[in-house]
Amino acid sequence: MAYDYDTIVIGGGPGGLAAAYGLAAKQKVLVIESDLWGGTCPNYGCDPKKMLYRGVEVKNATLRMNGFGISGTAKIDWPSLMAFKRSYTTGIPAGTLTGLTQTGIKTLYGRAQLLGQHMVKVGSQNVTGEHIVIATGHTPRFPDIPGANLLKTSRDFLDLDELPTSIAFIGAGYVSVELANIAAAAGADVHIIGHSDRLLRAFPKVATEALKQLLLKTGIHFHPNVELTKISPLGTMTHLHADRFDLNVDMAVTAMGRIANVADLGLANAGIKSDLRGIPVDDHLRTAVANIYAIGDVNLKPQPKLTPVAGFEGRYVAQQILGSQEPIHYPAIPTIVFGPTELAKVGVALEDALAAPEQYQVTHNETTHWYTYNRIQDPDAQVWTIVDKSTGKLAGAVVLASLAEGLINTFAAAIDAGQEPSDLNRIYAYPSAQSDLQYLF
Ligand SMILES: Cc1cc2nc3c(=O)[nH]c(=O)nc-3n(C[C@H](O)[C@H](O)[C@H](O)COP(=O)(O)OP(=O)(O)OC[C@H]3O[C@@H](n4cnc5c(N)ncnc54)[C@H](O)[C@@H]3O)c2cc1C
Ligand SMILES: NC(=O)c1ccc[n+]([C@@H]2O[C@H](COP(=O)([O-])OP(=O)(O)OC[C@H]3O[C@@H](n4cnc5c(N)ncnc54)[C@H](O)[C@@H]3O)[C@@H](O)[C@H]2O)c1
Repeated sequence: MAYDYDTIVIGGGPGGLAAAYGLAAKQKVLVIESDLWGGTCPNYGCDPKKMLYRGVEVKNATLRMNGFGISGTAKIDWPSLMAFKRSYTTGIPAGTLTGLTQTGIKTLYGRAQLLGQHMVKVGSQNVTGEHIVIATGHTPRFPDIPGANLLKTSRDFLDLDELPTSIAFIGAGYVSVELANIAAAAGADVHIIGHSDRLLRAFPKVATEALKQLLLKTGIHFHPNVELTKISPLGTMTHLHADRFDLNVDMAVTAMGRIANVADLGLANAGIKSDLRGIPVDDHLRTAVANIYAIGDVNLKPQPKLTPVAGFEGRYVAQQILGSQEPIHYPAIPTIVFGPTELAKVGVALEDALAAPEQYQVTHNETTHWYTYNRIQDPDAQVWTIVDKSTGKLAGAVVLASLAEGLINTFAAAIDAGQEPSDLNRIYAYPSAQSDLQYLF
């Protein structure tokens, strides 16, 4: 049978784009997008978040250098910081579309729905493809309580013209910590409502407890063990209610995880079962139907749902479609949260390593004395390293410090290369946070 396209990619985010570009030289490819070309990360996720975070970095750096050559404080001007963010995000959709077109990749704008194993409907148009890649991502989860429709999302927060006087974030994970920290630094009265006493479950408790103290120092209120039961309007404000808990805020944001974008995708028409956690795939990222793949946030793989993971899976799936038979093998995946300081981890989980002392050697290093952390006056810097005793190789690391982003990437590369701690003692650009790694081992 002749198909309109060799491969149809549904979703123009980091996963779908990586798949499309990986195929473009050899195949006739179509990408379908129903919202902003480029997807979550560059439009209303990682990238705009970190543009706003730059304001926090500058403010914190100024504060820390008070008395060391810098006087006064830096103040965040929200509308102007937002204009800085928009100077980046405004061009993303058109730039993405131009890039696709110039590469010879066909595009369709509209909501895609599967009509069968090879057919996709977009508006009134039906298109066929030999292979289909589903890369539709995630969307914020809302609580199933009265008034949930009053809640805003991270996307709303990341495009606010004016900063509300008071904001509550419901949930205590990545989105909540990062956005609460930005809002507090910019001068809002900020509340984090957790349904347990833990922040950031994906990270080790010893580090998240330290981060919690830093968040509290910024003036953020943390309300643990609150299960909201009702949300209602109160004039221009939003009233949040739970058993023995009431709070009025100007804006309340749902940050209690994200669900797979599978509604209305017509998966059942193609014989694929799924739920809101994601689409099940095998170790070739194939769904239950051999010619249909699911990549990035929308699949049910246990790997963290992050932009570089979606891109890795997109590049991998392109190779599968072009004939490779290799099952997917993920490298070490570093993850990082940008809060009052940076918290990053990679490799074996610290808590698993501490629970298996016969297998792992865990070393905790207070690193405020490192040349770099003294130079930038970071009073909270610490690093944990995990070594596999049977091989002597580095197995994991946690960094709670400024500049963690560079260090965790270095640890990830060392783990991938099967290096021992002493291998980290090499020639780095000097002086830098990496050149301070010599003090670790
Ligand atoms: C606030 C926030 C901050 C984040 N920060 C980071 C970070 O710092 N680092 C990091 O690594 N990750 C971060 N992430 C996660 C990152 O954004 C995602 O992991 C990444 O975007 C996933 O890529 P994807 O291609 O799988 O999905 P997406 O980027 O979500 O792209 C999916 C696309 O599919 C489209 N789509 C959905 N359904 C259909 C349909 N039926 N038809 C056509 N198109 C459809 C959507 O409109 C969307 O454009 C953040 C996420 C959020 C929300
Ligand atoms: N820096 C980054 O890499 C980054 C930043 C933002 C988002 N992300 C990605 O986006 C995903 C989603 O982020 P997120 O913060 O929405 O999710 P998350 O999974 O990180 O955190 C969800 C939080 O909601 C809480 N929660 C769950 N059910 C709840 C309920 N009924 N009531 C109140 N709280 C409840 C959880 O306890 C948890 O604290 C992340 O897992 C990550 O993959 C990554």
